[in-house]
Amino acid sequence: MDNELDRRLAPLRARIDEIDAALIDLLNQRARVALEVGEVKKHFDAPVFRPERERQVIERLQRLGQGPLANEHVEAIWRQIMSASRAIEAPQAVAYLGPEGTFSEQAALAYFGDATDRVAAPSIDEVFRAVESGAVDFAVVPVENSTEGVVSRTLDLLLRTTRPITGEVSLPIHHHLLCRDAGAELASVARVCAHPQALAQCQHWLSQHLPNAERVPVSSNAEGARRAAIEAGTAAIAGERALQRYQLHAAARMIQDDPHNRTRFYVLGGTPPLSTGRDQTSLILSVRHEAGAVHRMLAPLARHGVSMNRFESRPARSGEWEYYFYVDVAGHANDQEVAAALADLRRDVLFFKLLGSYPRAQ
Ligand SMILES: O=C(O)C(=O)C[C@]1(C(=O)O)C=C[C@@H](O)C=C1
Repeated sequence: MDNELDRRLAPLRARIDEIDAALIDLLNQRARVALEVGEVKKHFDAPVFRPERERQVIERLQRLGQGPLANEHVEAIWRQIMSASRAIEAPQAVAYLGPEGTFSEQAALAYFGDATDRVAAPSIDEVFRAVESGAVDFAVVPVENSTEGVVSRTLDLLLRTTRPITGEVSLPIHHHLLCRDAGAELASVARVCAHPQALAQCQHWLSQHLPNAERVPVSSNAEGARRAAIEAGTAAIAGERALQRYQLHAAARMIQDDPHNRTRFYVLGGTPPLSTGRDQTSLILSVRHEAGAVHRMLAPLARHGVSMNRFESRPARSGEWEYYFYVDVAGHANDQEVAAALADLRRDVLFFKLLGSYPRAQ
């Protein structure tokens, strides 16, 4: 049987080897061009990372592709290829909310690929500080989860940051129940360690399948995974990245109550990207606390036909009932109608901050 299998596989593998040889040659040709691009950019002091160009490259290839590679695989492959190009042009670093194995790290990987240095920071404040101080080139911060709502610390820090939002990542959040031993029975799980948000996102599953296990909130899912790796009877709730990092085994997969659970992240730092035709612009606004003010605040958007993708309010903490409004609109600040709407908005509101325009997450 094995001989027959080998006999059938051998010629197919020979073809794959041949194609790989051609690919490595082409990839190195591409990398040599990236080196030249790097030289030109250095001469003009131009940014290495150009997300709008990367979007163009990926979308063109998705149009050219005839399958069976799915669009998301084309994207993942070229994300890595261009990540390597960037590393060849000039090494870059990105800070994320650590420790290693968090969904923030997964988001940083998805956006920048493997070849960007990743720096784990202990808190969202430290992630912002790292990019503000220039210790890293970029930061990835969580903004909102489809089940749990906004990450208020991120919203508060966006108010003060001097760095632009230059990108967005929307990551499906798939939680697994992770244990130290392969084939562990659910009955052997005495406690489940995870970040309170992950415990909340899996509460129905836990009640159904582990009604007697203690639920232990910890500082991050990765911390839960670290404990599960060394403690008998302890399981963690975490994602694929933590599973790999802590060499755990999934006793159950996809245990989040909402199968469509996603978290959105912003990428901060770098140079504001140019318009791609599928962009989003993020703003913070504030108006006088009086009847009809919010309605009037948004009128310029309607007047110029700009649609709103998101609207969030946060207390201004001034002691009075004043609010900051976090607004995402469709389009780039340089697009004609958005530019006109922003000019009107800026004139009418008490406070206006343009956080950035960037390609929308796929
Ligand atoms: O076109 C550029 O500006 C490049 O640097 C090349 C390249 C690529 O590999 O295609 C690499 C990095 C940029 O973010 C965009 C594209």
